[in-house]
Amino acid sequence: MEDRTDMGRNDMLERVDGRKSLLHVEHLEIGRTGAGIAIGKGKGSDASRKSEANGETTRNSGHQPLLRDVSFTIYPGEIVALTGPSGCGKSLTAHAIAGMLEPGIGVTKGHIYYNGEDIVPFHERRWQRLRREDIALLIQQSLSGLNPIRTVRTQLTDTLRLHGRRQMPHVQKGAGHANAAPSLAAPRQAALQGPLSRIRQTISRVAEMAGGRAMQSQEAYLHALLSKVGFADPERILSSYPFELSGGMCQRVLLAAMLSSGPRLFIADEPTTALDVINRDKVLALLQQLREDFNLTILLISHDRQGIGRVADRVLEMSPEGRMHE
Ligand SMILES: Nc1ncnc2c1ncn2[C@@H]1O[C@H](COP(=O)(O)OP(=O)(O)OP(=O)(O)O)[C@@H](O)[C@H]1O
Repeated sequence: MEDRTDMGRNDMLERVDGRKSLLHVEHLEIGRTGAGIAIGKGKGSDASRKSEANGETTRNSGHQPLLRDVSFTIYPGEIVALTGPSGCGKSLTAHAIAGMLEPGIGVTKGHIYYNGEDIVPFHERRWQRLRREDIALLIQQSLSGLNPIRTVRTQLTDTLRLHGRRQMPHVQKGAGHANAAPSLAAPRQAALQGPLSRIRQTISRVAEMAGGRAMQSQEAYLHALLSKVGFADPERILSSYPFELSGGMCQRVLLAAMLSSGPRLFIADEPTTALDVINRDKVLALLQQLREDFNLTILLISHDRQGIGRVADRVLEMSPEGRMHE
């Protein structure tokens, strides 16, 4: 593996061959910050997080860091596997990249550059935007995120609405305007009644058709998405409830949900843990395919060395003390 430990920051962000990194983690340390600890500024505030990130102050509340000095770089289009013994800090690293560390746990030192920008000091709203548009994190507990009493169609449609990025236009709203004619004086209103109502009817019809088209294109998008994650009969899956599907199928529905927002960086934390060997192989092969289809960069966290050896371009190994250099 290439040793970049003594390269400067600029070298790390931009390789000699000119390829810019998508993600560059630099001397990351994560620790218990303690609930409510504030260093002269509000807890979690932009300023206090920035000062931590710059190494000016740390909010480590006297405990040993949970991981320290983790540095690695990922370039666009790569599948990079992150592995290491249980408890070394793989999941914490993934959560830190997605801005989803639990309260009381925080980045106490180091930087996370996404697309050249240090995202550690981001405030919650920017993190939300990043998660909506750029970084998707599939975690071990995600499967429980599928609602057992709602169909896959309803849940995927909700996800599309939430992410907004590929949301179909709200033409129904526009239809409302057709009925919101400005109020006119009574005689003129009577005189215009005929033409106005004809215009209203026409606009309503157009809006209805457009609404239908939006629905159709949303349906087409959901079908295409489910085909991409390997379902031969997307309609059956869309009409199913999660309890009618196998674990492997639910996993692929989740993948579809996460991909629907069009992320650039997809982090999958142990995506195959709960699966049997056949489904495990399917999911790994699928990740490779999705990289091509969706132009994804993938950080794959896994204990399954055999599996990651087959799909990853590079394997990063964390030490038991939570340290790592490439
Ligand atoms: N919310 C938390 N509060 C306190 N300690 C935590 C928290 N989350 C994780 N840790 C600790 O941080 C360390 C790293 O945990 P992490 O889950 O990142 O390990 P991991 O490498 O992903 O392990 P595994 O492979 O078993 O999932 C562990 O010692 C864990 O106990």
